[in-house]
Amino acid sequence: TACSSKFVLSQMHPMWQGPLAVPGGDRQSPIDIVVRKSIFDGELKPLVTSYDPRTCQQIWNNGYSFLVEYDDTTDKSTLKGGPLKDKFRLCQFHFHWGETNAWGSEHTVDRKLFPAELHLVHWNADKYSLFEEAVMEDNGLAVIGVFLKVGKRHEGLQKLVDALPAIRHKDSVVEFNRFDPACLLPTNTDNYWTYHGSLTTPPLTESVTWIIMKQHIEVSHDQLAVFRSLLFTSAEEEVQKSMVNNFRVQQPLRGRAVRSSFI
Ligand SMILES: NS(=O)(=O)c1c(F)c(F)c(-n2cc(CC3CCCCC3)nn2)c(F)c1F
Ligand SMILES: [Zn+2]
Repeated sequence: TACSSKFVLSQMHPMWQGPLAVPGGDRQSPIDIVVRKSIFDGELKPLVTSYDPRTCQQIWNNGYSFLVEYDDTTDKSTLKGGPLKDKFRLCQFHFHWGETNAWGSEHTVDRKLFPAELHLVHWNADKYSLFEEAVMEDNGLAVIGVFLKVGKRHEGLQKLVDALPAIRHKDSVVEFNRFDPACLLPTNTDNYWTYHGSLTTPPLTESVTWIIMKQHIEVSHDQLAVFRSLLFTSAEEEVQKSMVNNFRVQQPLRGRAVRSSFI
């Protein structure tokens, strides 16, 4: 056909008002990880994270999720190793969750749904000079995904939970410092799956090396309930909509390989 890149009508979650047709579209996220089809790759190294809590700047409600943003103008908070060849800088982390504990994660493992999923977003500082630039490039981003399960209270998460009432509405921001995102990683970060995909929110660009942790973390029912007290809507809007089910529908694998760092 005349057009140079395939366009595919990706079935969008009603809330993502982003572009319906995504250029290319053969490496979209999220996906279901079929464990028995994942391929062990002995070349995959352990992840090396080095986060400086002092680079934590603010927490804000962007109308899709709440983002904890880090100062990414230096190499103070970085990710390397794993499947990555370059050094990536942490720019933000955020979560996706459901209206009940029965669902909420974006990725699934053999179709198993988790109540929520944490994403730590990093960009390739060896190749690009800004996050906004890296978002558009095929090896621009690396996102660590961690599944959340309901169980015992997560002490490290509580500081974050306590800040949420101050950012109930869309576009609200509060200063937030000295938060170490390493406390949200599972004890074992050597076991993960990795595949090439996309952002799961607009602009949905196919620039992400996904690193999905096999081991989940536990948070309490009450901590997760506070996530659901956030709103999609800004203070001015008449009808307030609670921020729940902020996950994208799963996308076709299109022949991609999912590699595992463990047998
Ligand atoms: N679920 S995900 O795939 O881990 C995920 C991500 F990887 C992201 F990068 C973002 N993201 C979106 C913007 C706006 C930028 C505004 C300027 C242009 C680029 C996007 N900032 N960070 C995001 F919101 C998200 F949910
Ligand atoms: Zn996300």
